[in-house]
Amino acid sequence: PTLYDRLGKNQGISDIVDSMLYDIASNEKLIEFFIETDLDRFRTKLIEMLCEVSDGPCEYTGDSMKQVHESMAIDKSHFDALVTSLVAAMDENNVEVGAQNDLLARLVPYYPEVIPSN
Ligand code: HEM
Repeated sequence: PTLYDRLGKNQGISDIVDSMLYDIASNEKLIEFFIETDLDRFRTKLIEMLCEVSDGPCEYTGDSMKQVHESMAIDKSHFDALVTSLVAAMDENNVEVGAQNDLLARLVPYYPEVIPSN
């Protein structure tokens, strides 16, 4: 099975993203970044990206990670907070730990694009 299958396909990934959105809304460290965000768009684009990155049948149609995040002054603590939120969302949706770790490993390469390097 692909990682996409192990995450529960489109339904599983949508559920993970919805759990994350709930968590972000009540997370003091993260909410400030999303105050002006179109959450419908964010939800759709993040589902697409997680589907593509896990070898699912999707193509990401959003903006480049660098473009989207570079003006936000995101630091390591914000990145870690989002990862914590993602792990909690995967736990909540009964994703096995192996699949959780595989997804996290595939997101690591985005780190330099999301954190401004100066
Ligand atoms: C691996 C790490 C990350 C990935 C894969 C990721 C992915 C994405 C994606 C796919 C979008 C939608 C882009 C679009 O609308 O075209 C987005 C937007 C956004 N991301 Fe991230 N992100 C990451 C890290 C972070 C972090 C650490 C923060 C802040 C704590 C953050 C804050 C945001 C915000 C606020 C938006 C919405 C921007 C807007 O309002 O237009 N992201 N991200």
